[in-house]
Amino acid sequence: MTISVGQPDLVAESSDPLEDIARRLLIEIGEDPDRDGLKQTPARFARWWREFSEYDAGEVNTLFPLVTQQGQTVAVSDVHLWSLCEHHLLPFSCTVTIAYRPNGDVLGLSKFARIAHRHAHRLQIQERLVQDIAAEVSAVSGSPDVAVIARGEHLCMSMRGIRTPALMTSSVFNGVFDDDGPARQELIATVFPSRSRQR
Ligand SMILES: Nc1nc2c(ncn2[C@@H]2O[C@H](COP(=O)(O)OP(=O)(O)OP(=O)(O)O)[C@@H](O)[C@H]2O)c(=O)[nH]1
Ligand SMILES: [Zn+2]
Repeated sequence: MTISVGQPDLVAESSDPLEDIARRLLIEIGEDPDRDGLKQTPARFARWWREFSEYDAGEVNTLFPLVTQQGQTVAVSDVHLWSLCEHHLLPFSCTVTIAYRPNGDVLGLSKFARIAHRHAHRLQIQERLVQDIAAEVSAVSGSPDVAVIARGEHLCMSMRGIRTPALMTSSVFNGVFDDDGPARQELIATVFPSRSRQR
C-alpha cells in the first residue's frame, strides 16, 4: 500500500458526487480540504447546488375572473432575481419588470415572481431569461400581450475577465407591445418615467 504524505486524498469519504467535486476543486486551487475551515465546505457546496437546481417555485395557476375593464395593462416591476450565467457559472442579478394585458382572467400578483424565480434557478443567459418568463406568463394567463424587461449585472464581467461593472438590459415585447405604439409607450412611461421623458 502506498501512503502519500502531505497530499490531501482526492477520494472523498462521502458518496455524494457534488461533495467529491468540491473536494477536488479545493485541491486543484491549492487548498487543503481537510483543514478546519474547509471540512464542511464540500457538504455546503453540495447543498447550495441542490438548493439552486432543485428550487421549487410552487404553483402558478391561480387566475381570477377579470373584474376590471378590458385593455388594462398590469405591470409588476422591480422583481429582484439572482441567476447563474451558463458560461462561467457565476451569478448575475437582475431587476425584472413583467407586464401583460389580461385576457379574460388575471394572474395572482405573487405568481409573476414565482415564474421569474423558476426560470432564474437554472443556468441562463439574460436574453433567454426574459424570453422564458414571457413565454410562461403567456401560457399561464392565456394572453399573447406580454412584455418582460430585465436589467442585470453579471459578476463574470464585473469580478473577472474585463472586470468592468455594467448594466445589461434585455427585453421581450409580444402582442400589443410588439410595435412601438401606445401600449409600449404607456408601459415605458409608467414603469420608467425618467426614461420616457428623455425620448
Ligand atoms: N449576451 C450575453 N452574454 C453573456 C451573458 N452572460 C455572460 N455573457 C458573456 O458571455 C461571453 C462568453 O465569452 P467567451 O469569449 O466564450 O468567454 P471568456 O473568454 O471568458 O470571455 P470574457 O468574459 O470576455 O473574458 C462573455 O462575453 C460574457 O460577458 C448573458 O446573459 N448574455
Ligand atoms: Zn458569464
